[in-house]
Amino acid sequence: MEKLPRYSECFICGRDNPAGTDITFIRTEEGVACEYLAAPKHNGYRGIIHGGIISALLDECVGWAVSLRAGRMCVTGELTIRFRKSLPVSTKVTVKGFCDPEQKTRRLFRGYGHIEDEAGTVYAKAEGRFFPMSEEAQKPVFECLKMADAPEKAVTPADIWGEDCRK
Ligand SMILES: CCCCCCCCCCCC(=O)SCCNC(=O)CCNC(=O)[C@H](O)C(C)(C)COP(=O)(O)OP(=O)(O)OC[C@H]1O[C@@H](n2cnc3c(N)ncnc32)[C@H](O)[C@@H]1OP(=O)(O)O
Repeated sequence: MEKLPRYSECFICGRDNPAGTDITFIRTEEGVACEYLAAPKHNGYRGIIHGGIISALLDECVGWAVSLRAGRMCVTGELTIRFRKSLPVSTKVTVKGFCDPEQKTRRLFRGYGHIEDEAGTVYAKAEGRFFPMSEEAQKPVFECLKMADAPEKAVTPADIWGEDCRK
């Protein structure tokens, strides 16, 4: 399974954001996934991870899944989260994101995801609508993206989507 690129300042995937979650996403057969060890610095109430952190993890994981399908980086237009169970600090969880295979238009992509622990307990579910950036608008993203295992190495659209990626 291939590691996806990272953006150093990003709250979720940035290796240089000390307040963030320091996540590496991987491309899976079904979509995108990452592991997250629930950290005390992400508390809302004591001992429980803040809902905003849970939302941000799902936003980026599902955002990556739809971006891989769309052939462009996408922005989130709408995101609905269902918080099913409080996520205690120190719990190791997996975040999974998917793109809806039934896409009716290339203008808007629907995606969904969830957060689960090793026992299969689901803490939160997400669904959302995502909009592909224009080629021009995504250029600054690629000025900041770096390979996960080589932080000095720049990333091109072809590294993510292949040579046949959408123009
Ligand atoms: C960095 C490294 C890692 C990269 C990792 C990659 C994953 C990144 C994950 C993080 C993503 C983020 O958080 S991004 C940050 C948060 N999001 C944003 O900043 C986006 C801000 N919003 C916008 O830019 C805009 O509102 C857009 C692009 C969403 C839509 O604007 P627009 O293009 O002008 O759309 P518009 O013409 O008004 O509408 C077109 C059609 O879409 C519908 N529509 C419009 N907006 C919405 C909406 N929010 N939700 C549902 N539907 C909508 C309209 O009803 C219409 O339907 P009809 O009438 O045609 O039927």
